[in-house]
Amino acid sequence: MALRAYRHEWRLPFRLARRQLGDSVHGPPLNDLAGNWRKAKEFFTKPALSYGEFKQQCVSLRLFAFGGVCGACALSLVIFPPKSSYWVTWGPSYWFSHVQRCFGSAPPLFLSKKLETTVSAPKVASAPKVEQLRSESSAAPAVSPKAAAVPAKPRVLFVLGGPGAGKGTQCAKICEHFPQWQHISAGDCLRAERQDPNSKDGELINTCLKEGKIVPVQITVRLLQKAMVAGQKEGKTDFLIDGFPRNLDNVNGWEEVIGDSANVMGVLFFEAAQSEMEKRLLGRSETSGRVDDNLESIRKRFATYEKETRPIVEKYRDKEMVFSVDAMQSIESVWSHTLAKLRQVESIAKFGQ
Ligand SMILES: Nc1ncnc2c1ncn2[C@@H]1O[C@H](COP(=O)(O)OP(=O)(O)OP(=O)(O)O)[C@@H](O)[C@H]1O
Ligand SMILES: Nc1ccn([C@H]2C[C@H](O)[C@@H](COP(=O)(O)O)O2)c(=O)n1
Repeated sequence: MALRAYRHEWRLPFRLARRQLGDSVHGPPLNDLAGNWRKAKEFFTKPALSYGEFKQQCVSLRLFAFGGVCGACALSLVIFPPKSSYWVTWGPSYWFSHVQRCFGSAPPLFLSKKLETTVSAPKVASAPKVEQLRSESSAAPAVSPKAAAVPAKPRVLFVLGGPGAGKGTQCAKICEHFPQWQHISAGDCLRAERQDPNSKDGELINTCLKEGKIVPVQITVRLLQKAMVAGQKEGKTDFLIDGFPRNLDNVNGWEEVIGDSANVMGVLFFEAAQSEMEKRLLGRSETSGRVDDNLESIRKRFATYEKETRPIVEKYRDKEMVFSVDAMQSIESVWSHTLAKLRQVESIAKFGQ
């Protein structure tokens, strides 16, 4: 007896739902879709003769209206996915690759062996601004048929964060693991240029470095352009532009000189507390030989960073282009966060921003 009562317990929700219709209504139960569909159609085709009948038509119609609205919302999320990086990482299209990864059969997100000559010279040359990029180089690389499959535009990820946040350290790890990436540090380019006795900009760069000030973009962007061209000749397709853009002048200079000839995928942003960054830089000063790794210059660099660079990060954040990494942890832990963010960048690039 008790068992029989228990067996019927699952019907309780349906009984409760039906009670709301009032005892006078004897329509199809909620799980009778065909019956409800008939009643829902009657809403449009048959005038109700009683309040009870009208209520039943509404209830049946509501069932399909609810299903339709939910289905349309789900479909629109698939057809027009939100651009948010959270959606890309946690949305249903990513569930499949999560599961695939568990079985080790997912295709690698990044290339795992060294690229051969992969620059598509004809495509690169056809874009006017890339022509500018190429004009910096003397000899064009030989083009193999395979090269035609590679996207013409170099992909760029700006890398920002306070002085000593660990940008260079993590960029080096990315390049170590993924051979299509090249690390180009704006600061390194400027330091190398300063050493060149033939450079007319050496003195100006030197003063800016010591004072923690930002060098005029005309100088910096030319050096970045030159480094990218050299990287392309070696088959690099993806560039980590470290320490750039540092201010509005940098942003505008990039737009003018590089503009559409490169695909900027976002900003990889390393976040750390000033006290930690100061400690790291003072540690680095023992071996780096950098003129700006001393307490006075470090503090000036922090001030410049807060005043000029942070607002730039916020600008990119407003455009949902910032991939933040908590840089306060150990190098290895920061690396695992960096990898996760790179995957997001890659997914967003794949599904189109
Ligand atoms: N997560 C970390 N934990 C502890 N030390 C770190 C970490 N990451 C980097 N470092 C050390 O901190 C110092 C600064 O790192 P790095 O040169 O990568 O910083 P950066 O952001 O590129 O600095 P800058 O902007 O001045 O070029 C280095 O000595 C590096 O070994
Ligand atoms: N876009 C840039 C990048 C760097 N500099 C100058 C000023 C910085 O203090 C210095 C060192 O840079 P880091 O190696 O710490 O990234 O280089 C600049 O003027 N403009």
